Amino acid sequence: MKITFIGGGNMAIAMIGGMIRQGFTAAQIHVVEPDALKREQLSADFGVSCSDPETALPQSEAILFAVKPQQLQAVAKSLRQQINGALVISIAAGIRVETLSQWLDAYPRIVRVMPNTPALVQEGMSGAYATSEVNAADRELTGRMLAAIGEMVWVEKESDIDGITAISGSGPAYVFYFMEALQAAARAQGFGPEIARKLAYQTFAGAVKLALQSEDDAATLRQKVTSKGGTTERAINALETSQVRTTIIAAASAAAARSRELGEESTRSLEV
Ligand SMILES: NC(=O)C1=CN([C@@H]2O[C@H](COP(=O)(O)OP(=O)(O)OC[C@H]3O[C@@H](n4cnc5c(N)ncnc54)[C@H](O)[C@@H]3O)[C@@H](O)[C@H]2O)C=CC1
Ligand SMILES: O=C(O)[C@@H]1CCC=N1
Repeated sequence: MKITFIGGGNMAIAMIGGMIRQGFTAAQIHVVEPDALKREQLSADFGVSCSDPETALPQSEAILFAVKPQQLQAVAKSLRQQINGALVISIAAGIRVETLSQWLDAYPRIVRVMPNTPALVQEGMSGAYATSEVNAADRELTGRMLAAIGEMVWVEKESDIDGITAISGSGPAYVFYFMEALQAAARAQGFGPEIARKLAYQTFAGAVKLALQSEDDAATLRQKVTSKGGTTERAINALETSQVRTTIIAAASAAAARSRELGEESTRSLEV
């Protein structure tokens, strides 16, 4: 079995790294990437074969598009003669199956996936959508690949992928943002960078591990930290006063809206 990645950037690296750690062999993965330095790095890190976009694609069971949404139309059109019956998987934010299908001359076997970068350490969260034209074997291949890099869910409605993009696709960035803020808070308390990092990172790791292993939901776990009249209560009150919870919900909503907008922008090219 061979999977060819079109684009060897951040998300492809995370997926390939996770797949290799989970038992996919380097011989099963090929990457098409125009940047020679990235090609060298991918071969050195994971042993996978790489080629530039001018070279013909190897025969593959699956072709996974991992280029920017704005690049996908040109890249897909340039490769449409070389799909050769492979399952096409796209991870491009916003781009709808129907749009990509048209760029590939009405190609039917397409799965739209939204992964995230913790795939690199096999802790990814992916959502996948397939039309009824995608058969059980293609779903099985997609599921096997995504299960190798973390958890995955299938969604029935393609529009749910915009929501998944807003929560788990972009979500690691929200978490890193909070980690940056907690480190900055530690620095503000007078700790040096190393201790500030350790305090923030281990607090996240510990809280997440506890939440995953606990019967309690997150709100209950939070209440267990929060003593009446104590320190946490003061901090949570400050977060609520600043509407941090509402802001996080609004931020995710903005991300989902951007995903839908990327979809709309790409369909305009079909109208001309
Ligand atoms: N970074 C993330 O956390 C996530 C990204 N995505 C999606 O993954 C896709 C890639 O995103 P990133 O990896 O972050 O971007 P990136 O910019 O790191 O990677 C894109 C790669 O495509 C390459 N490329 C450009 N033209 C090409 C061509 N003609 N043929 C082959 N490769 C070409 C670029 O050199 C670059 O290495 C996007 O569509 C994005 O929406 C989806 C989920 C999460
Ligand atoms: O920011 C983006 O558009 C991509 C999609 C989800 C994460 N990164």
